[in-house]
Amino acid sequence: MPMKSDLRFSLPTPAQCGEMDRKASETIGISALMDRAGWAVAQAIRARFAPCRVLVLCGPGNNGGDGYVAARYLERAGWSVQVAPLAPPREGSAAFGAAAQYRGRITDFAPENARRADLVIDAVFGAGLDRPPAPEVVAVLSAARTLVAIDLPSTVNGTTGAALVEGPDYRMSVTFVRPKPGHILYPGREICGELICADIGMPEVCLEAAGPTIWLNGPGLWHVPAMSPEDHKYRRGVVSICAGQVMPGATRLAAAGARASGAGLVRISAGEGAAAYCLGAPGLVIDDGPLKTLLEDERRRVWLCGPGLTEPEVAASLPLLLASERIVLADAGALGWAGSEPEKLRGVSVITPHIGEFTRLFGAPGDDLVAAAREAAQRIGAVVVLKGAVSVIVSPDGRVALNDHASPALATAGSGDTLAGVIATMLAAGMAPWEAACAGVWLHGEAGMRAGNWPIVEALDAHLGDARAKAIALACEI
Ligand SMILES: NC(=O)C1=CN([C@@H]2O[C@H](COP(=O)(O)OP(=O)(O)OC[C@H]3O[C@@H](n4cnc5c(N)ncnc54)[C@H](O)[C@@H]3O)[C@@H](O)[C@H]2O)[C@H](O)CC1
Ligand SMILES: [K+]
Repeated sequence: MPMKSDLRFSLPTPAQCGEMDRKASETIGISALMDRAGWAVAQAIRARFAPCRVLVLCGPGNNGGDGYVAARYLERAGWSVQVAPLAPPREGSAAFGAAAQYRGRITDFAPENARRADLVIDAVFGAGLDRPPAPEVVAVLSAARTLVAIDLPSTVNGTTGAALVEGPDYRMSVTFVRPKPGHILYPGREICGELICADIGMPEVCLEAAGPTIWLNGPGLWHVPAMSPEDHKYRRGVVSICAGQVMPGATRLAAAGARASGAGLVRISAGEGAAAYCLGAPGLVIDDGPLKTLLEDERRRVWLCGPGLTEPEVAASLPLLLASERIVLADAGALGWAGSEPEKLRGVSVITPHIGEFTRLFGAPGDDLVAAAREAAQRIGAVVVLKGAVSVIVSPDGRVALNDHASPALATAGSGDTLAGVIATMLAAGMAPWEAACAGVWLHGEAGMRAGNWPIVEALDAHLGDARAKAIALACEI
């Protein structure tokens, strides 16, 4: 499990935020937090907009309470402010207190008022959103010229990032303590606009009590081994790759990715197809012997099976690897071989499907990628890396990392083969499967960001070493 120090990477769900708030009400008190939250919203707005006519749309819960506070601070700063309540806060609640402290202008919750304002603040629903907002609410939000959300847009599910209804895009969202998964996952990420996360002094024990299980991927959440004077190739780790005869390119890309990210030795198990690989990179070792014999070498613990393999080639290799209890990363052809029977993959350590491969294996994931990937990981007892613009990396024990450290530059053929090679190197370096997968995805993303405009997939390799060095340096700083 990530440790207490990893709370800085946590992405608490709205339900966990409820738990956090309950814990906070026993210590610091919700009113104090609400005051800081509303103040942070007012500050973020003052830093980005010139004084203008603001309308604050306030719902009945604490999100609305934050809105009343923001209205009060903006008015105090000399801005022209009106509040439009959707419904009054419950008597005695912190939001009720915040509403009472706001003594400025009140107007109707109506589209024409939103249209007249220069800036509309959405404090209708936040973490408490539990069903699609009514069409009247969406009509008022949609009438705004410029929208800022407090915590979350009132149309976005904070757990999944799904849009509960079709609604407007926001210029900015100001959240508190930590971002929520819905701020990171699409389409929520896009709807939110610029994301600001304000520190409102939430005691760490409250965040800990919330028990987050979703993390933002980054160095510090995991540690990649650094170079050491005692290194030798077996200590750095051996990556073995099952190669096919039909599509050698995929295998070669995976091998290059594994080498460029720091594997001590990469060997290609090519059988009768060895000739196709022998004239490739000179640093590669090509084996033409039978897999069964190669598996007698105990130093060859980590195997990559799938890139460039046909289904018969997978059938001839994967069951043998599993029977010999190797650490196996299954990708591409290996996922196709399993078809719609993912149990055939039981025993592998990591699978790396894109959404199409995931759907063939487990069925369509629907709106909740995290829940679908969690179920899949539990079903086969392996780490699932669901690849996408935001990749979801799930351990069978329920830990989830969301990776937004990536670039559209990675959306090119062969990029997945490179990624598989990088993750295999992390496994060969001795990292546990979830950590290895998280690290591999981050390094691959970093290489994509460094590779400039429209890189070909081979260009990623030149940046993987620097990406690894950066991950090591960042993890030390944290
Ligand atoms: N976590 C923090 O650091 C702090 C967060 N704060 C803010 O508190 C809100 C969450 O407040 P909560 O009262 O739990 O929920 P909401 O205000 O989002 O709404 C609850 C209210 O609305 C009803 N409801 C939900 N969905 C709908 C709908 N579609 N239609 C009608 N009614 C709906 C629901 O039943 C409740 O009655 C968080 O977002 C932050 O902004 C605090 O300020 C303290 C610190
Ligand atoms: K909101």
